[in-house]
Amino acid sequence: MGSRQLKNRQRDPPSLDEFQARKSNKNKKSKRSNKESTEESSKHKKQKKSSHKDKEIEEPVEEENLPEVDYDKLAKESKALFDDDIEEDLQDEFDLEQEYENDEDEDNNNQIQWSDDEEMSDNDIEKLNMDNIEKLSAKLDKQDQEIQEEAEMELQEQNLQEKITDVLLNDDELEENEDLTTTRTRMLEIVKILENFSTLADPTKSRSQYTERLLKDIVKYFGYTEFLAEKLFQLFSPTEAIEFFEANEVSRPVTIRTNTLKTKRRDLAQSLVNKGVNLQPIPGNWSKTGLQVFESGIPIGATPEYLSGQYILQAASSFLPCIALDPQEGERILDMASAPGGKTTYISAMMKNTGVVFANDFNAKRTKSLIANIHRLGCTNTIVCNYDAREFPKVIGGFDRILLDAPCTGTGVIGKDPNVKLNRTPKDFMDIPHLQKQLLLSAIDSVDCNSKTGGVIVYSTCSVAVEEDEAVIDYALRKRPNVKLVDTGLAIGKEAFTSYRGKKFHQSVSLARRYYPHAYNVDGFFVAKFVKTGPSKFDDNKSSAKEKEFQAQKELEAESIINDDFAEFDDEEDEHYIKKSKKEALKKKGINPKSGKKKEDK
Ligand SMILES: C[S@@+](CC[C@H](N)C(=O)[O-])C[C@H]1O[C@@H](n2cnc3c(N)ncnc32)[C@H](O)[C@@H]1O
Repeated sequence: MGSRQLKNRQRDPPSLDEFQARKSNKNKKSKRSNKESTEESSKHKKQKKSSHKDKEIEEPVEEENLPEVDYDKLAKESKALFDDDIEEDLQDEFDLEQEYENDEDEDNNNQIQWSDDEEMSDNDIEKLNMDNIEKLSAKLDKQDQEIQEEAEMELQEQNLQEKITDVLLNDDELEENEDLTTTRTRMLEIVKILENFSTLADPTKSRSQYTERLLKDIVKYFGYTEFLAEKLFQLFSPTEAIEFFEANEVSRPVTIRTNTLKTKRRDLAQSLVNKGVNLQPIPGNWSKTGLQVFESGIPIGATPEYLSGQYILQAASSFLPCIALDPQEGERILDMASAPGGKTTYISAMMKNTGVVFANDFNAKRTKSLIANIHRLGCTNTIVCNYDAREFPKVIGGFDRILLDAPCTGTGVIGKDPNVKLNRTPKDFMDIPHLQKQLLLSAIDSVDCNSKTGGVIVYSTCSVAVEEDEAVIDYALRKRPNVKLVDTGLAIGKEAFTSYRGKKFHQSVSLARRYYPHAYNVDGFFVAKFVKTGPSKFDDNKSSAKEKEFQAQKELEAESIINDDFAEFDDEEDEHYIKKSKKEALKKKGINPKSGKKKEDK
């Protein structure tokens, strides 16, 4: 209860009584009965005035020596003391006094309502003087505020509870054409709940119910297929997943790589700055050649420096596999899937145009831009070839180092190519890893394990899907025990997964590195580095790409897609599936799983 109510309760302050008593005496003394009505009117007005106004009139008057009073004049003067507003205020106050008179009993009964900790009788109230009114008023205001705050908190809790149940609306319960802000608010609300499930979740709802609603909202808000939204969501905590999806809505910064075959980074930066380009070294100090461009008044792909090959437009993430490959001068290197040549030209520059780089790509059209870049950047140690890379090592083997920057689904570069959100199908995530595995085995088989300087294979993708990353390198470790994973030597990056959704990978898979747009402001990327420790019978593999594909299909049938494609299953439940799929594979081949013999043998 506020001070306004308290003032209303304060009836007949002593000063007013006194004033009225004096005024009444004066009336008798004045014998001016014809002025009675004016007197009454004046009295009425004075009564309406608040106590401090009463005092104003009253103070100079000494009862003993009261002068004759002209009540008409007094009435006029006292009226003049109050402007219209004050009159109105007084009227309000008067009305409230009336209200108070009427409510007196009720209010007395309800006293406890406005003073919880301290009951106050009417007498107590009467004793209140002008000084303690303020104090009490402040105290009551404070209580009032506390009550309001409490009520507000209750309301908030209630709202939160409502929100918590609200967030689990079914599609048909959602408002038609719900705006994206509402969807986003709900997404963030669910993320909060999922991150703090035991305290925030509706106890009658399961985690999967919340996740299901969140995924539907992600699909709607960010525009992914349900399939891809779920696949990407599973990689992260709910909070990080939203950060990842958000980061994919934004382009990565424009970056260029200095071609050290032609210039130095500092010189290039100076000449571009002179042309009005705003730039700085790529943040993080992990690249000695990269520059990040903030703004440019000129087209950055058409400057004299660009045309003369002093730099190439290249995503920062694309530097990483070359740094991990660490090519040495004089080596023989294969870039298995190289078009349009961003990495080939970097490798060439790192080798200072010595040795030889075989720049291969299966797509003949793409080799045109590869050749153009090689020419523009002045790479003279490069040979372009156009094979299905699975043809290696039949075509040529014994390389010191091989880079396999594999064809992939592109889930790391959605910021650049939003089509990925809708175009990628579950089949892509089976077919592409299948190709990646074969390419990686070919790369391993084409490296010279006795290379004095190398014996290195770097595998990279611009995808964050585990099927294309950890599952592929784990497969290679199982198929080629003559390689091992080593540290990439990269200053940034997150450890790759050693287990994922119940599947276990080799412990050394953790040496590979993952990159995310939300974590490093670079494209989503994956880099793994192998060293070949010994020869294998496959090094002399003279099989063509087709023969290898045929062989791979046969192996898939025999081992079953599940077991072979996605790491090893290692618990009892999985064992059951392994046995079952092996039996099916044997049956397909006409072998009785129980006898281990072919049917026609019987
Ligand atoms: C990720 S891109 C390579 C980008 C390149 N490394 C660069 O930095 O500019 C993958 C390349 O693999 C090529 N490719 C796809 N299948 C291939 C195969 N079987 N053998 C060789 N190259 C293949 C594609 O044509 C594509 O140019």
